[in-house]
Amino acid sequence: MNSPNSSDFLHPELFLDPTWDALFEQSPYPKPFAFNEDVARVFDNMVSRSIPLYREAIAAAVHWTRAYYQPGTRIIDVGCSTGTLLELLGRFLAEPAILVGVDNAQAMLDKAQQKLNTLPAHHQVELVCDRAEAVSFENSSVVILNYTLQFLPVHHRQQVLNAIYSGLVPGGLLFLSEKVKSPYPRFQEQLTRHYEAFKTRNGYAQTEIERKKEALENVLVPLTEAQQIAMLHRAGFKQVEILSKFHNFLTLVAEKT
Ligand SMILES: C[S@@+](CC[C@H](N)C(=O)[O-])C[C@H]1O[C@@H](n2cnc3c(N)ncnc32)[C@H](O)[C@@H]1O
Ligand SMILES: O=C(O)C(=O)C[C@]1(C(=O)O)C=C[C@@H](O)C=C1
Repeated sequence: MNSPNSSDFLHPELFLDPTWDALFEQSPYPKPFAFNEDVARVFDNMVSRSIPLYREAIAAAVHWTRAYYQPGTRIIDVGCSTGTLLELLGRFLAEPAILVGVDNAQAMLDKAQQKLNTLPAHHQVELVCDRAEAVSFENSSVVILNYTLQFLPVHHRQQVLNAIYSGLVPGGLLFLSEKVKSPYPRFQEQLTRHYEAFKTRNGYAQTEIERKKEALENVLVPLTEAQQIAMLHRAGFKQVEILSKFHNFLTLVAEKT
């Protein structure tokens, strides 16, 4: 494991396209929600206004990747979207690395490609347009799965976690962020209200919030934190640590010991 130095604790600026997300202001609005060209165009603004602690989660993923990366292995970002994390990793990883971004939406990968063109040449970057369910994680020391498992059919998720565990080298790390739900209805109601107030503060009108909620129904299916952790244990991860949970968004790490 690499030892930390002072630059580990810097708070880096993310490379985010500022194009404003007004997708759900319009009628007809996109339903069901899909990662198409319209979403890709505004995705950076959408994600950073819609996920609490988004910037902190990305910065934390860089910190943990630097600590767990083993030279000669791969770093895989599953559901890499527009490449924001890979770009930051490329800037902050001193050693040459193989950075693999997987996403099944070509529109997202096209945006990622533009962002990653600015990276130092010593890294090898591969963008793979495929489903997480079809990917091999062999010879990886870090796999990042940020806000992506939640979009897979529930019955596919265990198999993907199993494949990640099996592909990680010993000492490897899974960095996972997910939207989760409370098993207790009153808590879930309050979490949702508090989350929607967060979106309001970030400039979304109530109609936009309601329309997106409708579009995401049966597309983004959250599990509970306990279900999520049970799946990790079933996959083989014995050590799991929660890094943050705010409103209904969870970030954790799991190590293959
Ligand atoms: C909310 S975004 C992820 C955000 C990104 N990780 C970040 O931190 O900026 C979810 C991404 O997962 C991708 N996705 C959804 N289902 C997928 C699947 N089955 N396989 C691969 N990618 C998938 C979508 O195209 C989308 O880009
Ligand atoms: O749950 C919501 O209402 C969201 O907007 C969350 C969420 C996500 O977690 O991925 C949904 C779609 C977009 O990718 C950005 C944010």
